[in-house]
Amino acid sequence: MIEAVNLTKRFDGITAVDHINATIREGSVFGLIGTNGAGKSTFIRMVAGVLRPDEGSITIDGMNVFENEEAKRKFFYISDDQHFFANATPLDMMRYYRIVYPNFDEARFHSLMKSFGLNEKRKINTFSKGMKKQVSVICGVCAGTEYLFCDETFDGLDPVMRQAVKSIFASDMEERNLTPIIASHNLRELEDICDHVGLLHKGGILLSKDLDEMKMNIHKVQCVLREGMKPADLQNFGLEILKTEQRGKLMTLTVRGDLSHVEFAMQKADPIFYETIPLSLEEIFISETEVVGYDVKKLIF
Ligand SMILES: Nc1ncnc2c1ncn2[C@@H]1O[C@H](COP(=O)(O)OP(=O)(O)OP(=O)(O)O)[C@@H](O)[C@H]1O
Repeated sequence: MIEAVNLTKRFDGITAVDHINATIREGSVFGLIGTNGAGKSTFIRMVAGVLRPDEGSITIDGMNVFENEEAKRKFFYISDDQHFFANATPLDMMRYYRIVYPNFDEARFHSLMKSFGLNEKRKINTFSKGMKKQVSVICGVCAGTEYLFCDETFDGLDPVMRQAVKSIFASDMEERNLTPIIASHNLRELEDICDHVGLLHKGGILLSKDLDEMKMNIHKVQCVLREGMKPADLQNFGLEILKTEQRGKLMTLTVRGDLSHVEFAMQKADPIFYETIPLSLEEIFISETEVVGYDVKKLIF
């Protein structure tokens, strides 16, 4: 488990990360989203022990990370601006990581390099941006660590590669309980892979929730109400309405509550027509953050 308590980092008067409290459980995918400059990289760099927090603490499985080799062997960090040794080939990097990470899976490294069509003997500085990302991801998953920190890792990967990387993560999660932590400014990118999402804004966590919990507790209802009935009347049947949109007679309501509760209330209201539709992660975030007074569209899209 990774635990941040009051984690804070300042740079020359800028509070990049502001008293963050977060818990990241093993075996799930934690997505960290937020606009440019929200503090995602600074947070991950503290989790990875690259930066020392100014206040608060960050622990991995109970161990402080900064200058702690034992804690650092528990994760692989793919930074936004990836570092490779000068003139190194993927094979050189693999030989280095094999020493650092005792569980490094060399056979898998060769096999993945081949299936990604990458030449392991070519200098990495001659690779494209996306190819460099692929090398980092391959080294990251082969390192055999419990945690994998990815800072904008999907950026620069083409759609086929993104899918390939997502499925590798999924199989590693199933087979060896890998915990990926993925920072991105793109909510859509994380939708199909994350179990838990933390929304970072101006250095603080605005919202941190399990996706399943979010999805089960919020729904969209499209309906045509009977003559004379208004959406507000539905509240008398126990419906908690977060948002109402109307096009002609068709209403689209965003409502809170579990599905059976919503269905029960709608049946009691007896509209001419209704159907419940699941919300996308984007729509859920818009609704959840509007409730706490933010216009999330300005924050992440
Ligand atoms: N080394 C540094 N020195 C000074 N300021 C810094 C440093 N690193 C980050 N910052 C500042 O901290 C804030 C958060 O930056 P950070 O890189 O963590 O954001 P981010 O959410 O990862 O953004 P992006 O999506 O653009 O990568 C920004 O205001 C940035 O200018």
